[in-house]
Amino acid sequence: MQAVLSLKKYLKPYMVFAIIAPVMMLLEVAMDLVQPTIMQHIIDNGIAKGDTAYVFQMFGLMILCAVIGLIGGVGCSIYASKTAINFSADIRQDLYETITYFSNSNKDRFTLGKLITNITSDVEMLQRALTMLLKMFIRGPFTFIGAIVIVFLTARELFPILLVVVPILAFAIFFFTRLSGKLFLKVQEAVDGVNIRVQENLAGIRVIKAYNRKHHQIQQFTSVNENLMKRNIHADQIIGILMPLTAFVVNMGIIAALWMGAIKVENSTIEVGVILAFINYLMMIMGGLMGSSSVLMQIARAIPSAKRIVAVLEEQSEITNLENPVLTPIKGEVEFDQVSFAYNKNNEPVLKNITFKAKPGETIGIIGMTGSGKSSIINLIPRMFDVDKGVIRIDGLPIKEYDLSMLRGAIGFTPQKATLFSRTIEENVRYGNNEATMEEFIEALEASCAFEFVEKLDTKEQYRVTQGATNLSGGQKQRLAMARALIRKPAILILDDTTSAVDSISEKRIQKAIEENFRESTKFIVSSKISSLRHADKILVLDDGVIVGQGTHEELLEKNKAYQEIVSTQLVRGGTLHE
Ligand SMILES: Nc1ncnc2c1ncn2[C@@H]1O[C@H](COP(=O)(O)OP(=O)(O)OP(=O)(O)O)[C@@H](O)[C@H]1O
Repeated sequence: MQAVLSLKKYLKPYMVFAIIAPVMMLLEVAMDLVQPTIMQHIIDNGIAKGDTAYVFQMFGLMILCAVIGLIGGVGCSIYASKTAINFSADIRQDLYETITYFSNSNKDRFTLGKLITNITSDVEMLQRALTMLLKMFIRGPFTFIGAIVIVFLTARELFPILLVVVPILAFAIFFFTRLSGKLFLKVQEAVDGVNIRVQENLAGIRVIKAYNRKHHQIQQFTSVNENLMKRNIHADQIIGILMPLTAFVVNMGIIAALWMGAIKVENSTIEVGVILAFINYLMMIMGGLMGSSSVLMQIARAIPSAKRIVAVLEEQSEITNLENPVLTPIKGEVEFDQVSFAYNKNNEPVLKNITFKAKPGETIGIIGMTGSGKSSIINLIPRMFDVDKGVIRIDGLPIKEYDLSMLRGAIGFTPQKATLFSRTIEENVRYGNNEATMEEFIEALEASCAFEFVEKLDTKEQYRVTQGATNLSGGQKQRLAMARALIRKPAILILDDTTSAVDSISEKRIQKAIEENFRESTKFIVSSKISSLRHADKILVLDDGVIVGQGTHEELLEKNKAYQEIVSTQLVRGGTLHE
């Protein structure tokens, strides 16, 4: 419940709507309640006494009540929807913004599938609960209480029937509501399972096809889908039992009313209209109880969603700015001083005592076995993660002291997996620098050897990249991702194995273009190929998270065993390096 209450601030801007909706509903309920009594008067004072004028007069009154009730009902629906739609849109927006600021560890903790469920179906669930609440929290209890009071005042002879019927109805509805609340919680968990499976399968569709695992994936989906179906059926069955049960109890009440009523009409202690009005009120009591129970049920279903939403909204990004961050422009001197880092703080660090220095304009190559920690080192520079021990300095200042946007703005980062968005090529490249001129845009394409293939596309730079960039080759993706980093003209350029899918001739041209155009940038180049790094000013040789050698290609070749071993594996016949 705490979770639900902490979301009330999202309701504040729409408080006026949220008040108007139930007030309008009150109007509808009042009109509904008064109508059986009018009907009773039409029967007993009009029809029974042959007073046609009275009948028409009351009939007019009844129509007026119905129209006012209709206005109340429609008004309530409009304002309840307005409140709930705006409320949920604001939560969705905040969730999206919160997730955007998440650090990588925050994202890893929540998982992508759950975050998507959060932003879609959890918010939807809250929206439905709020709409229902605004419509029904007045309607249910007021109809229920109002009908009981009116029966007490106008048909006291039949009131004992209510004393029997109402507790039975209330108990049955309360019992089934509680039960179905629990069952719907299980339905929600099953929806999670389906969402996660769909998301994972669609993202990995190519691997699934390549490994011919379609059948296996379909089986897995069938299993989560069947689980959802069974839980849905189970929850619906409970509602299915409730309806006939309450109808049975109400029908018993009606029979009792007709029976007792008939005797009393014979004794002239009651009139026919009173019996008919009583039957109407009995139906209203059942409707009121059912309405209240469906609000409770919807709230019970929304509480787990609210909890999950609040957990995301309250998650603090682990990587934040200091109170007065440094805004001095970055020149590009990077120093790692005894840096250690672990992704999982209970496990062994993946980087241990990393120490090196890069001067502005230098090229630093990083080489090592798979999993030795190369990407981890460069991920620490734009603060994708924060170090556990030691310090990273840029231009002599710890990176934590810099304004985060400014720090990242000074870095051109191309991660190992080239990620492009479903936009045009130009928009994708300009993502690195929206202010770049057309000349700078072309320069970046040329430096990354992307220009030649973009020129050949029918719509050139306006070519639309599909979701997941499936309409580009691996090498083309890498070139565009590099162009996006280069267009920034960054003080620090980081290329994480970005030429693995690029042919060796293009790779050499890229290296040359970067050397010529980015003389002042400090360049970090991660690669498993010596040929990509041999001209670097300094090469760091990593082994299991430790720097086991650093120096130029020649220095390392002369005295570093680990480097010599890597070189020997990449020599082709004749003693030259494999390009
Ligand atoms: N997000 C993460 N969460 C937990 N562990 C991680 C994460 N990323 C990497 N690791 C682990 O950290 C270690 C170093 O990984 P890293 O990606 O830095 O290696 P690498 O040298 O770049 O490897 P490769 O050449 O295969 O890209 C590995 O053992 C890896 O399993």
